Amino acid sequence: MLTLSHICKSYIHTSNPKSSLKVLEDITLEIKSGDYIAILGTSGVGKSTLLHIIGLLDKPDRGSIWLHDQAVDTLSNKEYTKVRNEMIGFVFQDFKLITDMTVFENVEIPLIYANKLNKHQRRQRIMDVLEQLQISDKERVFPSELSGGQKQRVAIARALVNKPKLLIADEPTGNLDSDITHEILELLQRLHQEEKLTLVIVTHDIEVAERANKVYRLSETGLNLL
Ligand SMILES: Nc1ncnc2c1ncn2[C@@H]1O[C@H](COP(=O)(O)OP(=O)(O)OP(=O)(O)O)[C@@H](O)[C@H]1O
Repeated sequence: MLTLSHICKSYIHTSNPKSSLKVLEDITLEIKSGDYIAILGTSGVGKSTLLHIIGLLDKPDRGSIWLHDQAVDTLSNKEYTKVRNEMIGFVFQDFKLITDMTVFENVEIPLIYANKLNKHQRRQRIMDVLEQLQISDKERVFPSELSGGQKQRVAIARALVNKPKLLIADEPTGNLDSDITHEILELLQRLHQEEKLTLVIVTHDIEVAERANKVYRLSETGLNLL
């Protein structure tokens, strides 16, 4: 589905633009359709950087990314954004919900960007996904009135509303207590099994790693399959 080949990424220090911080070096990863991948690693090793590159949110300095058999750097900026919007859903540790929008409006955002469905069709799709995630009763509620687990369900609903093939999650259970973590992981597992959703999750959580079918550790020596 998506292959990263010999990826390198450095950041320029704003305080000293002449020096750079090498974060990823020669990373190769093949994500196959139907995979459930967990990526472990110590804090600051570059997991989020890697996830941003996998999710086409950021570009590597060197190396190539292949989507099926096409190198993504041959895509125009417009095509690149289209592929990302249609193919990939994102979930973050801090949910990233828009506070002055209701649950319904938050979930509607990717559909408005995709610009494929009319208002009536959008409503249908949003209610379907809210029902699937068992939060349809919160349709008109603002994020501040939701529990952490409910916020993450809304974030997952927003990530899924465009029916992506790949769901990328950066510490999705990092802000949740253990019961809610379990509930969210059950939900992701169900989506993986029933909807054939491909999952790539960065985590410190051993329960996530136990559920994945491939576990990688990112360290200074590279990305290694455990
Ligand atoms: N935009 C940026 N500009 C400069 N340095 C950055 C930037 N983003 C990340 N870094 C640095 O790159 C390194 C890797 O960061 P990254 O967030 O990818 O690590 P991580 O493994 O996800 O960490 P954590 O587990 O703590 O979230 C860190 O040293 C971080 O300070």
